[in-house]
Amino acid sequence: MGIDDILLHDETIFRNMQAFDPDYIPENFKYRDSQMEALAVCIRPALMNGRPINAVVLGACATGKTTAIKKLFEMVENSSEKVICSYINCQLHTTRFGIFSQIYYKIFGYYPPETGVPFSRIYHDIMHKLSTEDKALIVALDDVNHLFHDRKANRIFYDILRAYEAFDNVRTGIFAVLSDIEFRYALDKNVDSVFIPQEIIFQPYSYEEIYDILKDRARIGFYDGVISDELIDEIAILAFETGDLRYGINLLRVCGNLAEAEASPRIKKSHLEEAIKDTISTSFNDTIKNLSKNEREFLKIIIDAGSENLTAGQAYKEFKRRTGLSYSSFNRILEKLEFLRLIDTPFTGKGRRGNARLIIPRFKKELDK
Ligand SMILES: Nc1ncnc2c1ncn2[C@@H]1O[C@H](COP(=O)(O)OP(=O)(O)OP(=O)(O)O)[C@@H](O)[C@H]1O
Repeated sequence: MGIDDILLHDETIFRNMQAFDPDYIPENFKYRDSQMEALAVCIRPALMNGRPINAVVLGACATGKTTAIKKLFEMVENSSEKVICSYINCQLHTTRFGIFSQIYYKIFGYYPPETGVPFSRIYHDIMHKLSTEDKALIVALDDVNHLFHDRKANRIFYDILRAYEAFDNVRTGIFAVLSDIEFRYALDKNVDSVFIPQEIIFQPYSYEEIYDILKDRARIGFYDGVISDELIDEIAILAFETGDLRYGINLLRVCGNLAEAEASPRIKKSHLEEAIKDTISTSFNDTIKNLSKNEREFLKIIIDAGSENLTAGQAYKEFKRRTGLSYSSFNRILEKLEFLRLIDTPFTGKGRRGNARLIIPRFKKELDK
């Protein structure tokens, strides 16, 4: 089959390609009723002229936290004008200005100018509007751990939650979303008593739940008969073993693309085998290939540590010995590798000021030997 055929072949096995997109919101959202109810309980007072209840939303990656919040926010906004719900991804918006710009956009429908207007003006406009129109504000800060550097989180939490001191009747709340239990302790250290939250836990899905969710997604995304239950079962096992439902959804999409590129009306076992190779290794290898010499040296230090997990302090000592570089270079690399999801750096709660961090690889150490 030539390239023309691949590009122009107009038969498709996808009923709805978007069903596999990362931001797709499934209509059928099962197994999260109790968490949705707990979130609704937190929002309820705001609908009745009270203050919303603050919450920490805690659960591993791909356990449905973002989806639950987005669905609930949509329901609230469809049923009441009294509450403004602002969802913010703190991996993308990491500054005080960036976060309040998002809130501003939600309230006014356009962004504040990026220069020439002081932060206090933007803040005032937001709170003044809420106060005069008697609307409550709930801000969901997803992946809030990205605000933990320089005590930024405390400042932002304070700005949002203490607004009522300067503006009459302003009623505000925060849903802080975290995907790692380690960050739960870090949150307390980073945000003082201004934030006393309810905890809402999203437990990992069982194998059966993952299978059911993937089967449902395949039904929406593919035409009938394109993928067999046996293949969905294999994908569900892989997703369950890695603890990552998102990996399972990705595999469905990649398998579909491979089958389609071959003009095969069905997904075969060979497509899944190829998809598994592609989905893990190409992304990993590409990332590694693009790292600088010093960034690779950093990863080698982690690999050389064998089964022991390093603290950031130990890693820095070794990094300095090998490269002669400063702590700030070390720290920049650490942040970059974390951003690329090659490492996790949970706080241990130990060390001076309780902010010692561990460096935990997210890749298998043998992989790179
Ligand atoms: N109960 C469910 N039913 C259907 N799809 C689900 C369910 N839970 C999660 N998903 C799907 O899994 C993917 C990840 O979900 P989501 O982004 O809500 O998880 P998360 O907990 O916010 O993850 P992260 O912490 O990595 O941001 C999405 O594609 C979502 O549609």
